[in-house]
Amino acid sequence: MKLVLATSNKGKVREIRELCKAYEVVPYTDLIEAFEIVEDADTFKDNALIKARAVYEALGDEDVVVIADDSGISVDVLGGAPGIYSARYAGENASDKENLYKLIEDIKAKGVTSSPAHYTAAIAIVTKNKEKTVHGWMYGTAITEAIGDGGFGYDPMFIPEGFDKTLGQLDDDIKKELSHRSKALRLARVVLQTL
Ligand SMILES: O=c1[nH]c(=O)c2ncn([C@@H]3O[C@H](COP(=O)(O)OP(=O)(O)OP(=O)(O)O)[C@@H](O)[C@H]3O)c2[nH]1
Ligand SMILES: [Mg+2]
Repeated sequence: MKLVLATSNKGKVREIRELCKAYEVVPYTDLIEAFEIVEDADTFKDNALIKARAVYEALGDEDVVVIADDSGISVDVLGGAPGIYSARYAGENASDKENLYKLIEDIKAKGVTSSPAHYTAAIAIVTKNKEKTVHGWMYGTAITEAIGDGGFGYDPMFIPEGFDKTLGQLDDDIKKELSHRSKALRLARVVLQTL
């Protein structure tokens, strides 16, 4: 089965391909031109549905299976920010690096050098007659330093529970095993088997 990914984030495409090896995983931008999707819902779940539905409609092929991922990091000392705003924390077209350094500065401004934090991933699956969503979470600590260059986004400042290194330093296989995205995709694979 072919899965079309409703994302323009290369880090997500890489990880989802690794985690769904039984499927042919194709970013929608390989099939049609990229277009802007306004993610204006107030939950990860609803934003994932917005992206998956938009790409399903745009493809115009009723037999296609579309998957979208909406995800982000929530930091306790910041009251759960940036959460659903993680991609645009430092501004509308901010880079991963700009978002990362803003988060570090905002945690420092609270007078601490670390805080409990977690990642959330919502995955939406949209087909001709079904819409399903699943979630996954990864808990750990956000620190006020960026260490390592593995993963993407905020990974260099996130230490998963049970480890003493950031996701930027740890082997890709560790993130593959315990990430929010891998947990959500494990459930998504169960849903895919029922299609
Ligand atoms: O270090 C990270 N490791 C992760 O595993 C991870 N998962 C999500 N994020 C961050 O959360 C936002 C997602 O926003 P998002 O879901 O809107 O995606 P996006 O806008 O990048 O692409 P798209 O899928 O919407 O096209 C982005 O800032 C990501 O950097 C992560 N950061
Ligand atoms: Mg986005």
